[in-house]
Amino acid sequence: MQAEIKICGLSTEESVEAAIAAGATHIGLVHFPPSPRHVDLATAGRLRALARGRVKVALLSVNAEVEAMSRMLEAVMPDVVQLHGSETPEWAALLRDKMPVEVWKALGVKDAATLEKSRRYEGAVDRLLFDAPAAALPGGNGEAFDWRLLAEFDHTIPWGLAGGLTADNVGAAIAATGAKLVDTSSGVERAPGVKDAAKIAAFCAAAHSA
Ligand SMILES: O=C(O)c1ccccc1NCC(=O)[C@H](O)[C@H](O)COP(=O)(O)O
Repeated sequence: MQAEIKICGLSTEESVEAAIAAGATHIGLVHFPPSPRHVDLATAGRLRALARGRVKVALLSVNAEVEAMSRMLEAVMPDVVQLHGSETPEWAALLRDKMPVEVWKALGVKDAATLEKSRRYEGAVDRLLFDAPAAALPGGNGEAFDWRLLAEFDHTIPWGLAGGLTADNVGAAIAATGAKLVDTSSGVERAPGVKDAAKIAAFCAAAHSA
């Protein structure tokens, strides 16, 4: 079965259309002002409307408080909220309980202990997204981590793989880890925050043929 594909950090209509045309299953909209991929809520709402019924939309946030989160969800009504900060299992579970969205938690994988600690999110989230550890940004840094850690781990929560994935390495990443969802951002850009339709197409083709 083909892996699901999330193209993250989209900010224009053209890039949304490119991801859909290439066969992505999910797109990600980053609402985090320090990021070069940040979209304001009006733009996120517009892109979400364009994608509705065609591809699932994840809204990314970093340590949003209750009021900010409510505003974001009301404005965008995403399918998924992706928590990309230090959000606790309790906060994730509350969101999942109260809001009509899937809740995903991104975790920066340093070592096997990170994966053991991820079990705290059992029952609290719909999916974990294993990514490289935070660097200049909490995510979207174009760095990979040691995929062997995922292959050796006994997963009990649905999960996806992110971090430094490109058309050139996504096949190997799927083969090494068995990932059922792969996520990329920098790997399909020509400059930070500027997506490249040809790279999106190449990434999706490589993931599909893995
Ligand atoms: O992409 C960002 O700028 C970003 C900012 C703040 C929080 C999360 C962010 N991105 C998260 C993603 O889901 C990325 O797709 C993921 O980290 C992989 O990024 P990359 O290594 O660049 O492919």
